[in-house]
Amino acid sequence: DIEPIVLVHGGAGTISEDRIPGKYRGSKLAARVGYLVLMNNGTVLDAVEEAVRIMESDSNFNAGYGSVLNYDGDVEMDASIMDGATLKAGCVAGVRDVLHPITLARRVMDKTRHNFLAGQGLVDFTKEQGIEIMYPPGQLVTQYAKDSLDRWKQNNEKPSTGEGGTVGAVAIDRFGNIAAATSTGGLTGKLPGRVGDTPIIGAGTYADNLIGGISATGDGDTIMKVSLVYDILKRMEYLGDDMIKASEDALAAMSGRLDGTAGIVGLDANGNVAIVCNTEQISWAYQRGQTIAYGVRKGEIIEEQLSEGEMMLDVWSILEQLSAEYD
Ligand SMILES: NC(=O)C[C@H](N)C(=O)O
Repeated sequence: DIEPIVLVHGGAGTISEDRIPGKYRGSKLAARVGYLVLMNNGTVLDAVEEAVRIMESDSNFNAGYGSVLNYDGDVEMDASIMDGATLKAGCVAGVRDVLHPITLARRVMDKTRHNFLAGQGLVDFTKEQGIEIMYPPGQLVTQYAKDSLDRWKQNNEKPSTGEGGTVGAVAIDRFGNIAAATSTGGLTGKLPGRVGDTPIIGAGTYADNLIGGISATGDGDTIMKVSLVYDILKRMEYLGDDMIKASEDALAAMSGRLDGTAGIVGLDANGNVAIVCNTEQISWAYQRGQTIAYGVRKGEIIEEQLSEGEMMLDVWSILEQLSAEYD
């Protein structure tokens, strides 16, 4: 039997000290909610979807509410989800005014015969599925994101990825089923219509029960040129490397040839954890059994042990807090 685990990330880049407590809190909560779903007969797909939804609701992350803004000051989001048992995938790009793009991606996977929807067809599909398109538009825009766009414009529009803040999750159950999911607002100041690595299978997200599952974050325009997460998984398959070595090598190869850095979180087919970045930092958390581990700073691993009762109660009380904050 494999030990189930839910592993999440909240973006890679340079995360300022004042943003770190929010990253800890949100990523821990996401891992714990995902784990709770898995322990209550949810599938690995349910676990990664719910974990990502938590971070999409949380303005500390660049996904859903609190997404970064494109050049015109609008939120445009990308997301994808993949099932490692069947290799089924769901992907969406350029999503506007939808709180949970990851759920839309899941619906594309479950309810259509395709992998990827975009444009007017995606808007029609969203309505058909009864998923709310918020009206009036612009409700996902936060003051923090507006200030970041202003700062970026004053700073001569350098293509800095800042703190990233993209979110993702990977889960494995005791049978070795793996799923991965990623959701993002992309990059501050991106051109309207720009699509990054996040919704592209093999670039930002991949899951295959036979090898492992990975979610990436970082400079998407670079990540997609090297199909980063697929490169990592194929290094493992063809070279027999473990996921940490494969990730370090793939990131070094990418950044050696191209401008841009990235980070990944992943689980191999045995549930071994990989958290690797060549950015300054990466926000991550996981729950395995009663252990919750998390970090942001380089090399940082904070571990907490949860009692069984605490494990449940605490999650629900934090969830209540979060929804109160959002209302
Ligand atoms: N913050 C991020 O990770 C951005 C995302 N990878 C993108 O390029 O769209």
